[in-house]
Amino acid sequence: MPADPASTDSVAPARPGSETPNQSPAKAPAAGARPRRERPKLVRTGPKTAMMDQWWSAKEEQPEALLFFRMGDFYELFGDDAVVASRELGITLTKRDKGDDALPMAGVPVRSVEGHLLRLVRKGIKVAICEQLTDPKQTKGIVQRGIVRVVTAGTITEEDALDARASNFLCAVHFEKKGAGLAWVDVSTGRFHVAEVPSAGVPDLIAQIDPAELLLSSEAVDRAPEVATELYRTLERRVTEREAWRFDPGGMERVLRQHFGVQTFAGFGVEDGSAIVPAAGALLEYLAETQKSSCDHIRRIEVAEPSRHLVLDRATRSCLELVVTQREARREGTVLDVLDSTCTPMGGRLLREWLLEPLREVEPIVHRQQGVAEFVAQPFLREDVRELLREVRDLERLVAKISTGRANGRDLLALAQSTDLMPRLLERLEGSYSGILSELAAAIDPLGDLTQRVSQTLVDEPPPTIREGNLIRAGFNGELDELRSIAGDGKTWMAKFQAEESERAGIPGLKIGFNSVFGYFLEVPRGQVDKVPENYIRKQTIKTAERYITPELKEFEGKVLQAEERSKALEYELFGSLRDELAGQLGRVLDTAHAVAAVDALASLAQTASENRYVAPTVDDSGELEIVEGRHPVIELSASCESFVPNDTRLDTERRSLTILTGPNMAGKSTYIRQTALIVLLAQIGSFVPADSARVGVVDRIFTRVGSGDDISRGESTFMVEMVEIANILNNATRRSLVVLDEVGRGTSTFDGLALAWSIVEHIHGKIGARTLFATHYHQLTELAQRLDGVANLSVAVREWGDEIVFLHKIIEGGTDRSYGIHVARLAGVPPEVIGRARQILGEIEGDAADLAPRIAGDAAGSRSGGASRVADGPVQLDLFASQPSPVDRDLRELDLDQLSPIDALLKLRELKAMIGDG
Ligand SMILES: Nc1ncnc2c1ncn2[C@@H]1O[C@H](COP(=O)(O)OP(=O)(O)OP(=O)(O)O)[C@@H](O)[C@H]1O
Repeated sequence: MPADPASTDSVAPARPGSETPNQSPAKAPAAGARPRRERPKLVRTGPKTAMMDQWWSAKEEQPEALLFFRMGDFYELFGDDAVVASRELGITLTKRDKGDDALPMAGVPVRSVEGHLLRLVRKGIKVAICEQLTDPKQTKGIVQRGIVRVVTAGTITEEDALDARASNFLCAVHFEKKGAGLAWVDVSTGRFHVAEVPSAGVPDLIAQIDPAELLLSSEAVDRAPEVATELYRTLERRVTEREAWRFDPGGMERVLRQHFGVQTFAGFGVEDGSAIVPAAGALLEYLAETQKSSCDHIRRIEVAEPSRHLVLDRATRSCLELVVTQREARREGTVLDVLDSTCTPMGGRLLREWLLEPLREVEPIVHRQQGVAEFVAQPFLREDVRELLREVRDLERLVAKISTGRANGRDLLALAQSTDLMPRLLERLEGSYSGILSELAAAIDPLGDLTQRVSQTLVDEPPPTIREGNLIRAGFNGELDELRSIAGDGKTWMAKFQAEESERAGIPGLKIGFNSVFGYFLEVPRGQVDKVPENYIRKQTIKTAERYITPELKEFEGKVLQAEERSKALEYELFGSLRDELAGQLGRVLDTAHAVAAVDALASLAQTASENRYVAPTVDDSGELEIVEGRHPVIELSASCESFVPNDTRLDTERRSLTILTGPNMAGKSTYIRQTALIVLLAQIGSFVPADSARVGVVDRIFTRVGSGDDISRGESTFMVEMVEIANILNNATRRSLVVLDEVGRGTSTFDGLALAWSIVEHIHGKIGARTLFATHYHQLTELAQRLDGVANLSVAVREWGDEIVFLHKIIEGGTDRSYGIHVARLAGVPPEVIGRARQILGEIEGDAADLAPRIAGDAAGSRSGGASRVADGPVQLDLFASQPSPVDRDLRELDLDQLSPIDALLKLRELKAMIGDG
């Protein structure tokens, strides 16, 4: 580590009794608890030195952040910060100084800081970057330092830390009586969205946005207790709590007006006084506070209309494994993984967005689908377009870099190389017949002026730095050419001077060299120093030679160095004005980038459709869902599936709204119901679907409750989670929804589970009317089909060979009257004696349970005639073994009290007590 001018300082900012600010990322409070984080109190302790004064000042500015304090090639952390960093990053903790002043210290090299930042912010830990603001070489005394940026999960822009194919959203929510305002931005691209929704709709929208960081006012828990608590619970460390005044409507309105330079937000489609305004303002304020640089790339407000999108709650997204797998949280094996063959990062991000926000209205769905259809029908057009797109760089993130002043020559060149492709892309799209492709073509700007401006200005291979020259093309600027020629001529002059001096003095080994201490010098080998002319001034002795300067050499050196310095400065200036000029045109680039992303996403859907034999579904407003030979898009491609068995689905709000699917474990029930949900979802993003044909009457929400989601990590019982999700479905599903339920009630006792499942089916059928697939082990539920109109039974075909069963994965009409759990247990290797005993027990209890369904059904029918559709409160026996009378019961029943003497009665009582193990 290079020595800082003050590196000899010894300091000990130990904070006895003080809080440890950095170890307190937002924690999920217990349900109902009011989350609170105290602002850490700092007490300056330890020796006072200039450098530690700087450290303390920076720390006081950002007490909640880990302070990365720049010292040469390292960021150093001190005190508690060092302890936290060492624990979280696994870096070595050392000590600065000894004895009482010993101070924990840890450091990370500047060149590998990105990975460390990402690891910290993902854990909800903020990092403040404190840079050296003056050049240590040119500074007498201590270098100046200051915080240049605060990095959080939602504001990180380091390229290596971000997934190129996913947006990284920072989100803010503001609750008011009338509803909630949300604003979310991807700082790396500048896309800024807002929405206003009823408070209860916030969790679903947040699940859709999936923010890396959420800003919540400290008052949120008072204003919307349930929703805010739910947000703290689900987002945990991603929540950053902010003081309530930072969401003050008046102040935030001013912030917004100032940023967007408008008097009213009506032009953006946001009403003045809307709950959106405080949320959006708070978001911009947070950016200003953390970024400390221009946020000019945020130029537009995009108003999201959740009501125009199909709602997917957190559980549904997770069950359907849309963008991450449930078990390993990976992208491989997800629907997105199958669907995404986009060529640009922007296209990848947009496709992901489409998948998480399917549409709800027929017209825009069909509009998109027509674009996919055109690319499917025209494979050559598709390939030509995709070939061009493969060369297009991430225009959105380049734009953000340019407008925030972070772009270098390579970035500008990447921009120009991408914009250079636009005329050719336009040419390809020119004759498009679908509405959407024609519109997108119209939105693409050829941007020829920008391409030309950059390529005329910059060299073909600019360096990564912008202050060291070699950026600007020769011939672009007369003054620069002149300065360069002086510097270049200087080199020729020196070569000539070296030859002349060597000859004049008769020293063949004379050479010109350069060092940073005294600049250019003449070096004479030790053996020839006696020939050195009188005008040489000796500067340095080294082992093999002596070094000299001459007035003539120094005079020329001045000119050359000056020209070099001046030319570097001029290049920097010219580069800066190019960057500013481009920054003024970035709106055009962004519009084009959005259109290019959409073309890419449509072509990608077409590519997947062609490769995997998808068809265009008919999408309409009917209440029908008819899929012929549907397939699961992911499982059909998985290596473990030898040949996928396609299956039909038929649901219809009027005549067949609910289907009960029974069948053994492992038969393919979950696969079938998920595939149905996915086909609907794909149809509603405008995609083709994996089936021979499909007709999809649009749905407003898809609800799934599939399998026992593993929420143990969140400290809740699986059954509780299941019931919370069921409650959500029963409270929010409508007649237009699609409900997909698997094994509801599995997490509790058999009869509890069966009773709940039965009652849930009745409720969905009688009160909601949503198209529903209900997969279950409780074959007793098949009874419902006989009793309720519009309920049908399906089962998964199984072939039995003696004791063996073969799964055919074929869904057939009709229910099954038995389950195969014991067979599956045998297949799984459960020991034969356990299997044998289980068979015996099953034989004994099956008889007792046989009349269960008619009993529940009978009772339910009775209660229905009374108006309600529910399971009996009364006589249904809830314990599986209770129907077997106990020996005590039996003895008591057989006792004839008339024949019993008092002494016999006492003896019998003793006997009965002994039977129950008492006395
Ligand atoms: N239609 C199909 N064609 C081919 N293989 C299938 C099909 N459906 C399912 N499978 C295979 O069978 C396996 C089990 O399927 P799935 O998990 O859907 O069964 P399940 O009936 O829901 O079982 P459980 O009740 O135990 O959860 C899957 O992993 C898949 O490999």
